[in-house]
Order: sequence, then structure tokens, then C-alpha cells
Amino acid sequence: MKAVFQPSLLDLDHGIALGPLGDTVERTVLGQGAWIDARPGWLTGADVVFERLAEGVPWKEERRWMYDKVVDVPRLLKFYDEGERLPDPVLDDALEALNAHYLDELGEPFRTAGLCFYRDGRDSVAWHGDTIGRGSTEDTMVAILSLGTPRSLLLRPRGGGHSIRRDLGHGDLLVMGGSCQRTWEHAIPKTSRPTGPRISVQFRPRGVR
Ligand SMILES: O=C(O)CCC(=O)C(=O)O
Ligand SMILES: [Fe+2]
Repeated sequence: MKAVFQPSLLDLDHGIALGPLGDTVERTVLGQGAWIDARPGWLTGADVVFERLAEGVPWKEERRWMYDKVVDVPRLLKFYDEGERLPDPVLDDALEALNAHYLDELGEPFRTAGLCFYRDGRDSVAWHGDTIGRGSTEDTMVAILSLGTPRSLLLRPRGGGHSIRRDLGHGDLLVMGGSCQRTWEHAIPKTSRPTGPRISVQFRPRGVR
């Protein structure tokens, strides 16, 4: 018999489950009002979710102007705006759990989900802050759920200073908060090591990109 009720944080068929947040989240203060929260292994069954998203998301190649020429964006993308149906129910659960944990501190819910697919070590994101919307002038948060092969996320203060490295993959959660988007920059550098694919899901409040 098919179960009548579906436990929201648990997928019994595939061992997919989101762990608690609460005390398991570890905050690192970066300085200048910026911080990051880390919750390694938040999602169990991340490899199954990776496969579902890799297959099920209508990934798009994009091209952008870079100085005076059009170049390929070195990763595949798909953006889900608020109100759009997310591509997997576990992402609805993740959004709900993040909002339960961060709503008071953030002052508004996470609403959008930006997905990136890094096919191999040649795919990357250059140094930047998510400064469209509130992130350019006010504190905000960007929560990243990482699936698949771990890649390094680097963070460095704007205007120079030592960078910080966090390896993200396999269901890890990392949240950039406070002034992080305007006082620090982040990047996923290319790597020449043989590197399998990674999917990153970034949850953001309204208007932040
Ligand atoms: O891949 C990641 O985890 C980061 C992506 C990112 O910084 C962005 O899309 O703004
Ligand atoms: Fe970013």
C-alpha cells in the first residue's frame, strides 16, 4: 500500500533526509560584519538528489558580455523565482527548514533558488559578491546546498586580504551572512585535477542575486 502521509523531511524510498539545523550549524565570523555558517552533511542521500536534479532540471548554457566580447558562462544554470515550482521536493523541504532556522535573523524568508551545474574542473565562478538587490547596501544571506563532487568555495575581503577556503559537496550547507555579499567576495575556482560534477543550490531572499 502506498503511504498516505509523506513525512516532509524524509524520503523513505531513497534514504533522503535533511538533518537538524539548530546547534549543528557552526558560525565563523569573517570580520567587517560578515560571517559564514557551515553545516556539513546536512542532506543525506545527496547523491540520489544529485542524479534527480542532473536529469530533471532544464539546465541552460548562457553567454554573457565580458568587456568587449560574448563568452560562454562556465557552468550550466537554472533560476527558480519565487512562486515557481522547485525541481525536487527535497528543495521545498530545505527552503522550509532554512526559513524556520533563519527567518528571525534574516527578517524575511529565502524565496528563490538559483541552481548551478559544474560539469568538471573547468567550470567555475569568478570572484564576485551577490550584490544585486539588498546585498549591495544591506546585510542579507545566501544559503548554498552542495551536491556531488566537492569543490572549493573561496572567500576574500573586498580590497584585498587572505582568502578562506571551504570544500563543499555531498549535502553540505554553507550560509554567507551579514555583510558578506558587499564586504567580501566569493568564487569557485577552476581546477586542473580530475573533478566530477557538482550541483550548487543557492537560496536567496527576494531580489537578491
Ligand atoms: O557554486 C556555488 O556554490 C556558488 C555560486 C555563486 O556564488 C553564485 O551563483 O552566485
Ligand atoms: Fe555568488
